[in-house]
Amino acid sequence: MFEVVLKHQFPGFTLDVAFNGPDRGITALFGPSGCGKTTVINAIAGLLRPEQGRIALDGTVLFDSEQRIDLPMRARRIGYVFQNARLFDHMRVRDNLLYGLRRAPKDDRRIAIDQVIDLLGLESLLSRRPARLSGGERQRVGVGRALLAQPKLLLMDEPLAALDADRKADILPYIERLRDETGLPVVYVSHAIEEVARLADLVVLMDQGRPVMSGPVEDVLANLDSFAHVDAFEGGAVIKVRIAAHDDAYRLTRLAFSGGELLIPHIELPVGQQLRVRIRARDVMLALNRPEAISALNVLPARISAVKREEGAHAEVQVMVAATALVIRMTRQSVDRLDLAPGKEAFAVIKSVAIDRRSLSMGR
Ligand SMILES: Nc1ncnc2c1ncn2[C@@H]1O[C@H](COP(=O)(O)OP(=O)(O)OP(=O)(O)O)[C@@H](O)[C@H]1O
Repeated sequence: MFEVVLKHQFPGFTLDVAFNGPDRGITALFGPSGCGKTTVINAIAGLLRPEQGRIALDGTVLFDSEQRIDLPMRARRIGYVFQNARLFDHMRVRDNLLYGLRRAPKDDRRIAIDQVIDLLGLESLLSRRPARLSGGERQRVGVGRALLAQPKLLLMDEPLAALDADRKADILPYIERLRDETGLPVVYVSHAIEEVARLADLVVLMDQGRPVMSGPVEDVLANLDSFAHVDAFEGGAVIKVRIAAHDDAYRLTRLAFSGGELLIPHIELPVGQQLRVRIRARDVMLALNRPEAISALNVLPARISAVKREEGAHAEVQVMVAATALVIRMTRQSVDRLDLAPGKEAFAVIKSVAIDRRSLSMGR
């Protein structure tokens, strides 16, 4: 487990955060630009000395302002992956990786170089120089080098921000594998909700230097109050599902979740596979009566659990489909016209084609 309590002031900006993270899995520090995410991980890494606070990892105190403990960066055993991988351009990929390994203590090497090469798909890149790598490949090498230094915690600061959409899509599955296979705790900084929805186990949502909400990713993203702090157009629920069946005639896949089933266009994965699915709030409709002649394949009985009107045109409605929360973005006019309020029964309608490969991620 790790523990972070920080207070720090820059001119015009006050940081005041406290959160804990688990032994394994990804904790996302999520929030708009300038909310203080990078300052938090710089303090964890030892790049910034906070005015007050305490940082502990795995029972070791890295920083404690009262006890005057401030371990130097190297002694903290923390890996840091920056937005742009800072590789040594004169060294081939293999030597960049070995540089990471040489920094690791000899008596504590849990991740072997072959494992890292396999995990990040680096085999074909080993003899290349960084100048001949794509942005996504550079990032994978940077992650590999950080892992080989055998960190007890990995910090990733917007590692995909410099990549275009296709390169992002290429690299996300590697980060999912890292999360599921290394058992390493990761603090992942991002302002992009799609990355957080795919990768995070826990989310600390920050705004103006303070955490405004934290908890499991499903809870935070389905909480209507989170919409005020993120790109509401991309906001929505994340639900955990299992592949129940494939329909070969219509090339569809049936996903089971606690509370129902979801039909989506066919995905090439075996029955039983666990996935998480992001269902954007703008892709869901609400009907008060069960719609019969409608093209959408997913009509889920739901009960309204919360309604939040915004000041402008929009409103968000949270519904429960059995135990699973979904979020629906609609106009404020529709909320009034349908007289939507907590407790009311309704049907959530989701087009199958609104869910594509980018809405799905592997694992927990
Ligand atoms: N060394 C510094 N001196 C003065 N102000 C700073 C310093 N570092 C950061 N700040 C200020 O602190 C605030 C938080 O910055 P920080 O980089 O932590 O935010 P962020 O959430 O990571 O943003 P982004 O996503 O844009 O990187 C900003 O207002 C920034 O201008």
